[in-house]
Amino acid sequence: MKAVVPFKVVNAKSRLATLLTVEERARLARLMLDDIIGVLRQCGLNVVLLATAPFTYDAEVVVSDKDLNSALNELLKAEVEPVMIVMADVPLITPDNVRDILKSPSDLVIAPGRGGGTNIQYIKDPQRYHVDYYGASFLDHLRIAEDNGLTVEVFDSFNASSDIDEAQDLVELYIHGRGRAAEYLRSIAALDISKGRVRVVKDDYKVQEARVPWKYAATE
Ligand SMILES: Nc1nc2c(ncn2[C@@H]2O[C@H](COP(=O)(O)OP(=O)(O)OP(=O)(O)O)[C@@H](O)[C@H]2O)c(=O)[nH]1
Ligand SMILES: C[C@H](OP(=O)(O)O)C(=O)O
Repeated sequence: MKAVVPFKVVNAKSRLATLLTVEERARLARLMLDDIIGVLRQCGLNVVLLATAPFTYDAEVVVSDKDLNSALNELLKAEVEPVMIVMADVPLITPDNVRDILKSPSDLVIAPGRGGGTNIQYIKDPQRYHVDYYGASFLDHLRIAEDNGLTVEVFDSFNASSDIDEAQDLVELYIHGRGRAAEYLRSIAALDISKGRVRVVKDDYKVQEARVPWKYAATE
């Protein structure tokens, strides 16, 4: 079965520019992609990378300069088998999460992202569905499923809901990440617990630092 992973090749994760340089963002985006693809492959899925520009990667790469929704819907139109769409910024997902999603009897499984977004969709019949990302896409996807008479399971998971859009989201990756993206983040940034909400900061800050116990952070 196919797992489609959309990936913005140039200027990925631009909202992280409040904390990370363009090189750091590119590296983090690439490592999150690697971690996610590794998980999908462990579950036996055939990964298709839907890239915005030519990109060399050890997977099937489809390049489309169309916007995210048009590119994905064009791809879905050509599919008759079930498809999973996984965003490239959900680095905490585990093989167990993916296997649980695959077990669902529903026509559509949606893993919401925080703030109204959609992180993962498992679409049993792509001919009866289309995607509409951006804005409160979770609600839009529920509506599209309802309009098409599809049964829906909302996948309730901390890992699957933790997408990395803004600097504050990096806290989850820093604390809970087990893959290479988390390892990289912990090598370039620190966890500041000095006041209020825990934050990920770069080392030029004066911080009261918290460390992740090595056993919890161990990469798989
Ligand atoms: N194929 C394709 N993928 C996209 C496009 N825009 C974003 N993506 C990917 O879709 C997923 C969700 O997008 P965002 O969370 O907005 O990620 P982003 O565009 O890298 O982040 P920002 O620049 O901060 O908006 C990520 O996996 C992106 O790499 C697009 O126009 N085409
Ligand atoms: C693509 C978009 O991602 P976000 O920027 O909300 O994580 C969405 O989930 O609709």
